[in-house]
Amino acid sequence: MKVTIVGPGTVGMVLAYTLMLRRVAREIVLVGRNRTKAEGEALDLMHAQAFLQVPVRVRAGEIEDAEGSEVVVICASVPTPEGITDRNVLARGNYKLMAGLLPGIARVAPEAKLVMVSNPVDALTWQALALTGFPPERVMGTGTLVDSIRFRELLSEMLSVHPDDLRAYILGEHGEHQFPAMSVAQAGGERIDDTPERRVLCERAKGFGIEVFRKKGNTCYAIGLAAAYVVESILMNERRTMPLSVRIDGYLGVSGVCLSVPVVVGKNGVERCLKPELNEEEKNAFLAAAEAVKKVIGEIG
Ligand SMILES: NC(=O)c1ccc[n+]([C@@H]2O[C@H](COP(=O)([O-])OP(=O)(O)OC[C@H]3O[C@@H](n4cnc5c(N)ncnc54)[C@H](O)[C@@H]3O)[C@@H](O)[C@H]2O)c1
Repeated sequence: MKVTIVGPGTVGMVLAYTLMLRRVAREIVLVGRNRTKAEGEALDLMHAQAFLQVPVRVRAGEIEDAEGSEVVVICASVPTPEGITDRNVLARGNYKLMAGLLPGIARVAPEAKLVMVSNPVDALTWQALALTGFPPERVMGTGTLVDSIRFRELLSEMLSVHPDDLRAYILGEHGEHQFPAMSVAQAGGERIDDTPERRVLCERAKGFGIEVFRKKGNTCYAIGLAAAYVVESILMNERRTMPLSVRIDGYLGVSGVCLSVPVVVGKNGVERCLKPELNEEEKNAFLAAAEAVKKVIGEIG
């Protein structure tokens, strides 16, 4: 099972390390802009092999070395400006980057599942569909998975229930236009009511990405594990349900954009898009997210 990580920066390397420790991939290729640094990262991980029960081959490579990958994860990015408050400032630079990378990946790994992490992830996932020509089930962005995990972590403390047992999704845009689908949130079959206190948690969860970035200069652990969770569900055909950014084809009347909805992830990529019955307020929030992401797509495309 081969995975290529394009952009072995902070997020890409947490992902590589996680895949290695979780014995998910047998081969990991790191494709970076700086070949020497990618070689250093690969060597460092190879030196840890004696501690693993199942060795993993890690090496640096070029786009051509993505050949035969079951999954390609895109973490490459232009540098994030200090004091960033809006991920969309990366849109133009990262679109240019993707236009240089993705057609080559599609050529050498035409059967791969593509997982987009780079921001703004919804607009770039949409562009990735066009740049690769891959079918929509093989192109997905991590979207609001990380926001949902952050929300569940806060909710878990409030409800004293393990976060993995909370069926609570943040949907829409990975950014300002995300919203909690509280009308369908539940734990153990019991509804999690929408209360002002829980709304405060949603707002905190929404701001966490920027807050962590402001405090330490990057975010890497939660998103690295989130990306590994997606890759693992594909490689192991786990068919886990998670909110990911995918092409929306008519859900709530929306098309022509990628946004996060709950999807089932397995060996073919997105096996199924689920269609939760949202209330009016949530529907409107989804429509607003669609408009916001379409605007970004229009500006860069
Ligand atoms: N979707 C999410 O939830 C989420 C969360 C955190 C970060 N991100 C995004 O992930 C991206 C990476 O974040 P990071 O903190 O790892 O940044 P980083 O700057 O540490 O890493 C980016 C890497 O991309 C590499 N790169 C640049 N051009 C390249 C090219 N042409 N080919 C190959 N590699 C290239 C850089 O050399 C660098 O190693 C950013 O866009 C960030 O905003 C997304």
